[in-house]
Amino acid sequence: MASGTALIYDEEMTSHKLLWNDPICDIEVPERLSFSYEQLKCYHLVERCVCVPAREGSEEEILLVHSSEHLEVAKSTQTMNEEELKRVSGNYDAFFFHPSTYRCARIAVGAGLQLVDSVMSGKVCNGMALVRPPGHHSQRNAANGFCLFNNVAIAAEYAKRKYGLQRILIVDWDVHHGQGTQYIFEEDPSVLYFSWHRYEHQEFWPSLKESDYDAVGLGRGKGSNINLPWNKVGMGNSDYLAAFFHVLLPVAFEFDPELVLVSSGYDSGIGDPEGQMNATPDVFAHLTHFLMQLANGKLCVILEGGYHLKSLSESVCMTVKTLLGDPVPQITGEMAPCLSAIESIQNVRAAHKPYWKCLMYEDTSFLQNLSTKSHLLEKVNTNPSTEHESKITNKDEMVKVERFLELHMKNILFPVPPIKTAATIESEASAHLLPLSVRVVKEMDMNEVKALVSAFYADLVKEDETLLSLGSMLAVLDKILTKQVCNGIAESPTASVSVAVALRHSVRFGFQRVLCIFVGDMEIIPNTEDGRILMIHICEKQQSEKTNSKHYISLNWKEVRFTFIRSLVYVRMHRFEENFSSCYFSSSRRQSHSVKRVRRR
Ligand SMILES: O=C(NO)c1ccc(Cn2ccc3ccc(C(=O)NO)cc32)cc1
Ligand SMILES: [Zn+2]
Repeated sequence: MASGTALIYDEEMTSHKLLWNDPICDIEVPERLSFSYEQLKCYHLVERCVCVPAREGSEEEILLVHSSEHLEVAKSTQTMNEEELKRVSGNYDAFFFHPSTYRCARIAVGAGLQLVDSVMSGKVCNGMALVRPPGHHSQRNAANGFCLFNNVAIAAEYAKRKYGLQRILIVDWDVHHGQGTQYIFEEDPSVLYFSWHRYEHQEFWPSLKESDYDAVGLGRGKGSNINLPWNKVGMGNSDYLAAFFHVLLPVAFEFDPELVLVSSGYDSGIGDPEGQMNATPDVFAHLTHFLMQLANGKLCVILEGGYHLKSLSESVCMTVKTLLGDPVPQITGEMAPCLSAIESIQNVRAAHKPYWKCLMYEDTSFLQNLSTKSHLLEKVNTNPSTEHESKITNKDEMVKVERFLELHMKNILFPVPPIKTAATIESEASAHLLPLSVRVVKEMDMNEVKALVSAFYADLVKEDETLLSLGSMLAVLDKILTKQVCNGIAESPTASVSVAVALRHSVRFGFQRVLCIFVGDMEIIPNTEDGRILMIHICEKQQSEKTNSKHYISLNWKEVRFTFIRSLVYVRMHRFEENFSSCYFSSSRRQSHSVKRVRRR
């Protein structure tokens, strides 16, 4: 299994710049690259990466996607003066040439190909290329939207031919629709293209009908083009995560790509003047982490847009940090997507229902009900951070983004270590192996355990030797129940007994809702009847017949992949509708999971 993360950056790509006054193009500045690279150095991330040199993409490689006419026009600009450059630039929508543009664009292409080679050869597991000019708007025969050559499309075509790949996923999380990439692959079933983008019912640039959710691909490529339009600004972390859970990831796992490429634009992040969205840089750690679960981790991230230098560079760092294998930061703020996001998600799922099994049997009526009932799901700025975020996206508040990011990122990147985790370990000697934020707790003493068991858990604990393992579990659980830590880890040779005791102990202690996820076979299925426990049991064979409790779900391995996380998101979304006593999942042979609503009795 390959390991290591490639980082590809070449200062040469900062020489491309705007020579004249153009309010449309003046945001695409060289500092986008140098500022991001400096931030990576500042967080000591560059030194942890395998630095791979860029190279010029050859003309042949560029011709994999572009016409020779387009290549010739681009080549001819190298010797032009400013007036000629301005004239040629005027032939395109939102593009500018500089005498060094052609060379920079070839290096941007070559950087992407170097990244593909490093990953496909096993030299590294994944990587990121910091490039400009970007690529996802450029088309076979045209430059567009700051893009001259389509770096990601060329990388995909190159990977198909050089490595014989038959399934490549391109995820475009830039806030603009990569229409160039869509046009290039819309008839190609071997390349699955997913893009979300600010759309506002075709009001937002490039204002194309074919950017809407019903552009599903053409001919044999039907189903291989997924557009998720955002019809409102202000989309945040919960909207992006819901889009991954309910659209991209179920389809991506079904597609089972051999390589994943990301058109990684960060203008979908908070503070960006183009995107006007609210998602914080740490969400890109989660998005990256999810994509690392595909294609055996073979993931190539190639920069597209992103114009707020601080937001861009923090998001780049979050991406690289995750590629390196660092744990992802906890997502804070609201967990419910807004109504507009739910409607877009529902629309694109319906549009792709004919092409993907994971959508085919899904009973989405639940979502319809939810969207009619979603006054509860409106973006209610309850907690200050969201309130704060939504306020700072309007233009004259932009200065606050710096302050917000300073605070938000410092806490994320260097968390103040409150004692977050409790663990019981065999010997004090190995205590030093645990990270600082882990508190080692003494096992609960045997007399105390015996008293507890005989009083409340005698029916669960048959043999005396399980008492030992209960001691460590109860010691950790008590630290959590008394809020001294927020999570913990304990080992037990008799997991199902420990779980049964832990569940009853938690409920006895007054918890109203306990979610239990048990992996492996269970001798006894704990009682969940009182409605305060939701048990998700991941095991070899379904055991639903053993208990008809609606709070007990057994999932077998093959089902567990994506349904599982999606179900959890439904649970959390439901949490916001107070008139729920519980929600349960039905899983039948044919159906994947659908969530039904149970009204309070
Ligand atoms: O990032 C991108 N794609 O991924 C991207 C971003 C911007 C543009 C150029 N553009 C196209 C219409 C338009 C209107 C206003 C502005 C403006 O106000 N700029 O300050 C810019 C604009 C092209 C591509
Ligand atoms: Zn963009």
